[in-house]
Amino acid sequence: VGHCWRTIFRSCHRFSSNFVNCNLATQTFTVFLISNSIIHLALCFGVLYLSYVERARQHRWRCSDVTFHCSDGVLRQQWIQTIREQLTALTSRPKHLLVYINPYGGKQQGECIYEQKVAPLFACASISTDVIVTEHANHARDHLKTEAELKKYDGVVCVGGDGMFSEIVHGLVSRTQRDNGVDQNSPEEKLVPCSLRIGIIPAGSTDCICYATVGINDPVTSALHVIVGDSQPMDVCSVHHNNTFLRYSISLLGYGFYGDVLADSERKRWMGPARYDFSGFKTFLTHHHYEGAVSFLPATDILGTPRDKTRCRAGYVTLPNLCFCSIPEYEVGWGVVRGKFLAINAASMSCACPRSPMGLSPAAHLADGTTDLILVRKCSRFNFLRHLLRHTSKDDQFDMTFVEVHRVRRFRFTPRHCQNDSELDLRENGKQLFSQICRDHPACSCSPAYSSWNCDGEILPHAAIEVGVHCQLIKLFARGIEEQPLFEDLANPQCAL
Ligand SMILES: Nc1ncnc2c1ncn2[C@@H]1O[C@H](COP(=O)(O)OP(=O)(O)OP(=O)(O)O)[C@@H](O)[C@H]1O
Ligand SMILES: CCCCCCCCCCCCC/C=C/[C@@H](O)[C@H](CO)NC(=O)CCCCC
Ligand SMILES: [Ca+2]
Repeated sequence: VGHCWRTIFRSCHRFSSNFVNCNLATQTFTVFLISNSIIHLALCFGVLYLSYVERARQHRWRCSDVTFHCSDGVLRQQWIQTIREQLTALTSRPKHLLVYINPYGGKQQGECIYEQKVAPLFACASISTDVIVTEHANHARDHLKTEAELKKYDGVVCVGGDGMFSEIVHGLVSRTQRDNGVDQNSPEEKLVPCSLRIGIIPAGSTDCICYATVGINDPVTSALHVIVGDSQPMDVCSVHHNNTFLRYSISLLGYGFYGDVLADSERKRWMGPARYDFSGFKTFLTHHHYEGAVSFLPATDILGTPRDKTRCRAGYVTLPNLCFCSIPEYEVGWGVVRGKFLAINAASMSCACPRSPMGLSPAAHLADGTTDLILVRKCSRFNFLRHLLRHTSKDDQFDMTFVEVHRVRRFRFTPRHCQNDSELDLRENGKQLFSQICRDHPACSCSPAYSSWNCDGEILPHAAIEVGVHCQLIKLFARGIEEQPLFEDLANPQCAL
């Protein structure tokens, strides 16, 4: 038992090894240890075939096979029976999944990725699926909200990017609230957590939710996390304007820089994932700032700050009842910051992705009921570039005089030219007016009055918003980023799943 499952698999290719000679209790215990990594078991002409999960480099998981031979029929039956019993006891594993594929996400490879890499693994693990290839935007959201027979399933899987995941979250959260009589339009309402877990097979442009919960955007790895039945709770922010629900956010709410990048990049979807690099560079050159007031309720009763050197890793747990999930009746303790901002970002999780491997807020937690509010005040282009480049390195992006960061439970933003009901008209007129002025004075450095909010890659229609964090509202088929073992250590006992 002092070996890990991988070593046992390797050393037990014949049942006559020392391991098989030890008593049945020890065998059972060892099979218990290794069973979580087994995804398939087959017996053919006395030969036992096992498929199991193996760790590889950079948080990747892979499926491997091993064959056992045993001439002793009684011993063979004991093995098979024990493994089957252990697999049956793993009740967290899904048996029936609802799968949505976005054929147009990222490089438009969603269907191909699912058919070639994921479906064979689900079949191998005896998971049955109902697959829907979406026909239009919000198809998955609306199907989940109104039609899907959710009782039939143990989870929902989406094949796509952050936008597709966001559709699934909106569908599931809205359905759960409706089924429980909760009004989403009230910012004070405590939302009911969703019972179905969500799996993400990455096939998008940023894949930040997948990257920050698994450590890599790799379809096979994500499929294996679904198969072994992992569970990772996650916070969800609700966004309201004038007591009207707008959207949920799981990763980034960004006004100013990230809002402008998104608004520009949406017109260039034909460029695929490269649209973000193009629009990012263009937006950096325009260097617009936006005036307004940010008020926020700091999270005072927590361990940790956004400037910590520690990272959110697998196994980090916050009890949901320690989080204040609904708005307090009185607003003692709110802070306010007024000024001109290049960017206002709220990162409810690290937002790590291939473009920014540490993320916008490297120390943010997935499920602690808080969001990291990052305020980047107006500064020179050179300083802003220094700040942005730190998103791509290990240097502290908050260690700059024009950047401040607060870990908060709620916040509000009010643009300087306060909005009213005709805000949208004003914004449109304002944009036209400013673009006219800027065309007339190409050298002028004026900024438009409003930016847009980038809400997980979707543009919000209002600039004035109110945001609250709902602790652990959803669960993913993931386990958080695991500490990276050295490759040569992968066969050690702590590497057992
Ligand atoms: N069949 C479809 N046709 C057109 N749009 C769709 C379809 N299905 C889903 N969508 C929409 O496509 C948008 C983008 O999808 P997705 O998130 O999968 O890819 P992405 O934007 O390239 O990646 P990322 O969000 O990671 O940057 C989503 O907002 C989703 O609502
Ligand atoms: C001038 C050089 C600047 C270099 C700076 C690079 C910094 C990259 C940080 C990327 C952070 C992504 C946060 C995730 C946001 C997602 O919810 C969203 C939907 O997928 N993606 C974007 O909005 C896409 C946002 C892409 C922005 C580039
Ligand atoms: Ca969080």
